[in-house]
Amino acid sequence: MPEYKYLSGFDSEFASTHPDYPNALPEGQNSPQKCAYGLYAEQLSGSAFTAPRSENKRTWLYRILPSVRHKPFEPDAYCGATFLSSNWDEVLPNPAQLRWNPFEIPDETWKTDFVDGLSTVCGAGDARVRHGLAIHIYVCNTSMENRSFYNSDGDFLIVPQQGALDITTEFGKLYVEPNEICVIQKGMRFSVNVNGPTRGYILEVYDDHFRLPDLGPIGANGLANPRDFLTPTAWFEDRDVTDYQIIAKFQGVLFKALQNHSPYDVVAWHGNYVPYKYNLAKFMVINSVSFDHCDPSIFTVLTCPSMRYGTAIADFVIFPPRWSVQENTFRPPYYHRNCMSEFMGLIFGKYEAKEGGFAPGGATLHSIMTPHGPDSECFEKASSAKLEPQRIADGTQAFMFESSLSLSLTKWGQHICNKIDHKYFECWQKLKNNFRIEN
Ligand SMILES: O=C(O)Cc1cc(O)ccc1O
Ligand SMILES: [Fe+2]
Repeated sequence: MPEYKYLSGFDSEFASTHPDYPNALPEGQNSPQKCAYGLYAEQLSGSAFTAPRSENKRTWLYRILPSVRHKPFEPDAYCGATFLSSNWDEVLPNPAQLRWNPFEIPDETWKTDFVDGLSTVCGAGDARVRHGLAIHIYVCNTSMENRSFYNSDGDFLIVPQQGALDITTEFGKLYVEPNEICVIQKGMRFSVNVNGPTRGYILEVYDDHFRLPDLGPIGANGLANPRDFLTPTAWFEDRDVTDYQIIAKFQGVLFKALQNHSPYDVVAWHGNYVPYKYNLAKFMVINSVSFDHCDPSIFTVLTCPSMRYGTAIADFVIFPPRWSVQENTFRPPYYHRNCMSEFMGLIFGKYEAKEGGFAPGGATLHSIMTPHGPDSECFEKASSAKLEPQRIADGTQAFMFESSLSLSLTKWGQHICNKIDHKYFECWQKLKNNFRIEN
């Protein structure tokens, strides 16, 4: 594992300078007439200039060449990621309970990098009006070579499931392993190196940036703590390359432009608009210590709020290892119908409500008002289990992207991936009518 240095904190004002160029960050101003070492100053804005201070996000980059020094975007779309989509009218709406078997990672003879291995499962909204989300799967087996990606449409929350991602960004390097996540926000250029078969999930939000949920009566500490979020430190290369590819996702479509210099040429930067990673094992779990099953919102790691008070475009929720101690309680998730969409993935282990059938690298989708809950085996077991303190989910990490939007499947999600488990409904069919007159 590479020993990268990180800065700790969430939503902080950071500054990082490559140690060999200690004067690269101007003092007391952002745009001197001449920057040290002949660098260019460039601002990357993550919010409107006029956004209130609490929401304002920007970073100043001090780089060897400004990002604008690239050749024109090619007029035709870049077609490497065949099944990346933002067209939510590809198939008929589908209210079914859906489960996908693990998504296929191409074998090594079909070299695929992170960009070409992006496929969209479902989503809603429109990046043009900056409202909505998309859920993608990435599968790859090859590093991105002389190629950098950025997204004009939204922020990527990346959940590795198999294989580590060694990510180079304009801000420095991030090494992200399964059970860690990272967020790469709008406009930030990055390249992904991998070692062997690699797979994971991406939640892309168009509306806003991710933030930590408020803690209310929990108090000042708990859930994901700000200091456990890690941001890279300045790293750069001064490397001329013929035909370095910049791939941009713009209005849901990929475009390619060439340039002759590596974009990872930032010697120093400062600001509060940064990529970051977080280790899910650091999540401080809160739960009921008396009775009943808490709603899964207590496990929210990050949230992207909507304009509707208290309602998320998307929450990123995990189901971490924990103690279960509730008395006189059916402890697994309850049966329910939700006014939100629930997309779930499994990083490793077994999800408590469905020990069979939901495999790591697969997924489920329970759409708005589509009933769901524990399978019949889980119900039988949990209704008669001895209620002693019990460890739940050791060696397991399931997660949920929960959204207030109604999600549409793509053709890939519904048909082409060929992973839908058409027998999913059977897991509830053995639930018995236990009704009786006497208790
Ligand atoms: O459906 C699911 O498995 C996710 C979920 C878990 C839980 O503990 C409570 C509600 C819920 O939607
Ligand atoms: Fe649910």
